[in-house]
Amino acid sequence: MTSLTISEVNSLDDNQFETVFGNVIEHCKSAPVMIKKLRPFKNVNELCDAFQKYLDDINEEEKLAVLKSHPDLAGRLAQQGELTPESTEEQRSAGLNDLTEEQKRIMDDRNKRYKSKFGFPFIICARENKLQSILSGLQHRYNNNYNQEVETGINEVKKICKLRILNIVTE
Ligand SMILES: NC(=O)N[C@H]1NC(=O)NC1=O
Repeated sequence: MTSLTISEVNSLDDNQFETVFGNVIEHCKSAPVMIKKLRPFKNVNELCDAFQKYLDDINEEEKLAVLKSHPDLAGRLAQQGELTPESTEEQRSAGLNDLTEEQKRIMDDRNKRYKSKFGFPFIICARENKLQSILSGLQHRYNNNYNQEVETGINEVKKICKLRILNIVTE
């Protein structure tokens, strides 16, 4: 991905903006459609804040759709090489492409258990974690209630989003 300055971001045409920022929230094309209208941004932090505010302002149903659009960590899509490029890189950075069969089985069991309780996948910012913290997150967040996990999941999506934006836009 080429690096853009904030003034280049401000002068992208609408289609380019939607394409460039079309996966800073995984599979969420409607975010850049809204956010392009808020230009110009003074700096990358303002741009990040706009995406975070988008995530705060969407309704519960839309939040669930965002959560459900995320792939499992070290799950089926990862095994089949069908992750988005962003997610591939994030999962790789946490070492998830290099698990033993036993580690895969534990991850898989905990992901399934989590998803069957909450109805959406366990989401954590992989670039800020490693296997052990992901597995322990899967363990202890399972005990949270539904509303806590919707909130925690969206907060993790915000962290993922910010790091994805910082990969695109120079500070
Ligand atoms: N399930 C989940 O957390 N997925 C993600 N996390 C992350 O950092 N990238 C993802 O795709």
